[in-house]
Amino acid sequence: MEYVILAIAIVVLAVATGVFFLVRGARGAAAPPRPPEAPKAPEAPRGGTAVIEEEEAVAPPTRAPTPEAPPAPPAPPAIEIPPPSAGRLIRLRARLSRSQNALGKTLLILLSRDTLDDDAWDEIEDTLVQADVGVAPARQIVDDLRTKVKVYGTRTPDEVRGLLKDELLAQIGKDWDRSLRTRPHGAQPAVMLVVGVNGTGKTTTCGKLARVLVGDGRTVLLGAADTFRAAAADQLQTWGSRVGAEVVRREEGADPASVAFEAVKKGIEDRVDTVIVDTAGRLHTKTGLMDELGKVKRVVEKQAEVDEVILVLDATTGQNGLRQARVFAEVVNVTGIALTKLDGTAKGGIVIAVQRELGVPVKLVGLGEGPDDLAPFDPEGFVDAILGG
Ligand SMILES: Nc1nc2c(ncn2[C@@H]2O[C@H](COP(=O)(O)OP(=O)(O)OP(=O)(O)O)[C@@H](O)[C@H]2O)c(=O)[nH]1
Repeated sequence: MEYVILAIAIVVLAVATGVFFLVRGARGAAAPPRPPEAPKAPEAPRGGTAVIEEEEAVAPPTRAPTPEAPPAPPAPPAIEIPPPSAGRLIRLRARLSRSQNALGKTLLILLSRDTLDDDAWDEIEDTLVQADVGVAPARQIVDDLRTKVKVYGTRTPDEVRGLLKDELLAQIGKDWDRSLRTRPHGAQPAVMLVVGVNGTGKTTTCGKLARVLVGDGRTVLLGAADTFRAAAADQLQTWGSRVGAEVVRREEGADPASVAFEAVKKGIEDRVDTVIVDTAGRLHTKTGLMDELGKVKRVVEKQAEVDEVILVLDATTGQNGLRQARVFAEVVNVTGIALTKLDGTAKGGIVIAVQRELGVPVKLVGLGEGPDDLAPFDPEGFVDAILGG
């Protein structure tokens, strides 16, 4: 009996011991020893998003703070490829028609009258003079038309249009060489000086001209020799950077001749096709202008021939513009005229007057403020736009 009691006691003790260890083991698996306390996460910056804060809280203690990525460099401006110059006047014809239509219509109506008496011819002459054709050319046109009308006798609308077209073309001149010399010769670039009074659209024309040439496949360098106005150089820089043409410029007030010299020198070194030099056009005194432009030209000619001197004239300024043109022509040997703002005037007759005045052809016409609103001048397209045909 004693053995039985002892055996039961041993079994009870064994069971109790087993239960004790079992319970302890289960507790240990549920709660492992605590790891050493992690250092406090750095405070999130003010305004940081919740996502950033959460990420920082779970970050391993040894992780170094991520350095801020440097800002990406600004993307270089895309280089534009302007359209070629061929056919531009035709494309911009609507602008010309809009501004010059009144002239063409009035002349056609007057010439189509049943009877063309002296009063009618006077009216035709007045219309031409008002369109800035100039007094002498207007008289010449009327005299020629009078003779032809007498010879023809009858006048159908087509005949009238044909007569007027022939006469205007004869006055504008179909045989002038209106091409621009922009091709390099030998190891030298073609050099163009752009001259004219400030405000006529000179700097804009340099920029547009660079686009015309780039559109025609040439490489161009611009010289900002209008150092009188810092904004002119900035303007030129903007035009140049759009088509990938480098600009040589100096500080405001620098010697224009030295800027022109540097521009041509760089043009030779870089082997560009054409260097376009924008010049200052202050007309305070003729001597001052002569000194400045004369010096620019002389200095450029130490390195390269000047192929073109383009005079920029604002078509809306009429007789005043012609007076300015005369002064420039006396100072430099102008080889071509760029007539700007023809889109803003009904006085297209200035083409005839200015060519007659200077004995130099209009080579370019400005027909708007858009970057590609400069066109090589084409007499036939111009007259067709005037007459609406
Ligand atoms: N409507 C029209 N505006 C033009 C034309 N050509 C130039 N302009 C405008 O005429 C204004 C004067 O042009 P600029 O090129 O700054 O004149 P600028 O002669 O160079 O004057 P400076 O820079 O002071 O020498 C600008 O607002 C041009 O956009 C054109 O053919 N048609």
